[in-house]
Parts: sequence; C-alpha cells; structure tokens
Amino acid sequence: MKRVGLLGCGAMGTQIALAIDSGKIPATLTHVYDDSKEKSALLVEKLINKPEIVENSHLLSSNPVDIVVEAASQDAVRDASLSVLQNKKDLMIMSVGALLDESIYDILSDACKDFKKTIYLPSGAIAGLDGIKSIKDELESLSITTTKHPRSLKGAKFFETSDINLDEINSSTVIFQGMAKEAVSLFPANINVAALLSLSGIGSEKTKVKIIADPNTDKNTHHIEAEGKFGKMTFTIENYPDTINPKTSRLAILSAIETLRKYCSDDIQIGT
Ligand SMILES: NC(=O)C1=CN([C@@H]2O[C@H](COP(=O)(O)OP(=O)(O)OC[C@H]3O[C@@H](n4cnc5c(N)ncnc54)[C@H](OP(=O)(O)O)[C@@H]3O)[C@@H](O)[C@H]2O)C=CC1
Ligand SMILES: O=C([O-])CC(=O)C(=O)O
Repeated sequence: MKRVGLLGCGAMGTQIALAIDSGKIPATLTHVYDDSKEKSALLVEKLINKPEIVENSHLLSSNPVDIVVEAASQDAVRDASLSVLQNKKDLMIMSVGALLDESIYDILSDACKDFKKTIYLPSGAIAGLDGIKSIKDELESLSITTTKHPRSLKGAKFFETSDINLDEINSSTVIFQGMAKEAVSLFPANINVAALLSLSGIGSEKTKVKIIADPNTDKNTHHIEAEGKFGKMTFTIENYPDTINPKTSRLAILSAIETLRKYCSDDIQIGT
C-alpha cells in the first residue's frame, strides 16, 4: 500500500484525505502539513485513520512516504518541491502555475531525472489535455477563456494594482486579457489551468488567457480553443465550484483524487 504525505489541508486536501480514508484511494495517509495548524487539526479530526501532523512542509518527505501531494499554493510548490525529489519521493502538484517560472521548471525536471522520481500534474479543472499533448507539434494557436463569479476571483494579486472593484461588477465583464505566464502570477489561485494548457501545448508566452467576472453565473467555466495543421479542437467545461472554496472547481478535486488513485493502483490505464 502506497504511503501519502499531504501538503495543504484546505478544500482540496480535505477531499483527497477523505478519499484515502474511505478506501476510494488504496493508500495510507501518513503525514499532513498546512501553514494553518487549525486546518490540519480540523482535517485530522474528520479522519478515522489519523495521520501525523508535521511541523513544516519539508518533514513530509523526510518521512517514509511514497508520494507528497501538494494542494496548497504556488509558494508551497516553490518552497517544498525540490526537497521532495531530493528525498526520493514522487510529487503531485495542483498549484501548477509555479512551474511557468522556467528556472523552477528546469530545476524540478532535472531533479526528476537525477533522483528517478516523477512529478504528476493532474488535468485539474479542465479536460482535453490528452488531445492537446498529442497535437502540440501542429498547434498554431491556443486560448482559454475562464468565466467565474466575482466571489471566485476575490483576493487575487491582480486587484492590488487594478481599479476594478469586484463588488461593483453587475454584468459579465472582461477583467484580464494576456498570456498565461502573466495570468498565473496575477491570479495564482484561479487560473492554474492555463499553466496546464501551456505546458501541454505551445508554452506560456503563446497561450492566450481571458478572465471574465460574471455575477450571473453559478459555474467556473473554462472554454478552450486549439487550432493548427491537425484541425481544430474546442472544449467547454462548466464546473460547479467547491462548496467550501468557490475559487476551486469540483472537477479539480475529483481529478486530483483520480490521479492519486491511479498512482496507488495496479490497474489498466485508460487515455493518453
Ligand atoms: N490545477 C488545477 O486545475 C487547480 C489548482 N488549484 C490549486 O490547488 C491548490 C489547493 O486548492 P484548495 O484546496 O481549493 O485551496 P485552499 O485555499 O482551500 O487550501 C489551501 C491550503 O493550503 C494552505 N497553504 C497555502 N500555502 C501554504 C504553504 N506554503 N505551506 C503550507 N500550507 C499552505 C492554505 O493555508 P491558508 O489558508 O492559511 O493560506 C490552505 O489551508 C491551490 O493552490 C489552488 O489554486 C485549484 C483548482 C484547480
Ligand atoms: O478550479 C478551477 O476552475 C480553476 C482554478 O481555480 C485554477 O486553475 O487555479
């Protein structure tokens, strides 16, 4: 049975832990860490099989786990990822935006090879990455338009320097248009999906991102368009937000659970 260390005990981390505890993921959750001691304690309280709460993120991978699952933040990825690989543990990353910094990507990619370990990036809140990966050499344009309720965009760094007041938006409003690289840095908890698309396709400086705040929607919608010599692909994913964290879609959590289940199972693997 695989042993899992969990970094981040928020909306996603809690659901992953519960999926392990219920047996849906055939694994043992042995260690957890969150910057918020309250959140880690609250999570452990919910579990029948109680993991140990460690004192810092590095202690997750210095313990005998097989994989560390990051469901915390881009800062957590920057801070803890390399030590996970150096400690010869696999790593699953949900805050994928951190990997659009080429120096971080290169260091982690080299570390995977040096320590013979793997980083898993679940498809998260989108679908279609199998197709994008397959046609990437023939891809000429790639874009994602994300529409969320203003409350799902609250707290993003973008608003520190913008005149836009989310509380005053009363109809569908484009609040950002640019490339994925800039988008994930200005909206670190909202648009990690643009990083997944970039890494699967033509890179973060060619992947276009539009973010729309719509007070009349109850969904987190991602519309993806890819065009090139292969033809054209469009995907629209209309996600219900998680009930605890409206920034995060239910699909992102289910995708994390499925990726970890696959990692922990000896099973037939379906899809690209
Ligand atoms: N790849 C994808 O498609 C998607 C990725 N995500 C990303 O997944 C991550 C988890 O999402 P979710 O669970 O909904 O987020 P939450 O905010 O609900 O939970 C994250 C938890 O991690 C804690 N945390 C943040 N930074 C650190 C750190 N450096 N070390 C330890 N703990 C930390 C937070 O504490 P505190 O609250 O005190 O900051 C919080 O308790 C987020 O980064 C989110 O943006 C989400 C949806 C889709
Ligand atoms: O969950 C979503 O819809 C997308 C999201 O927050 C992200 O990519 O960071």
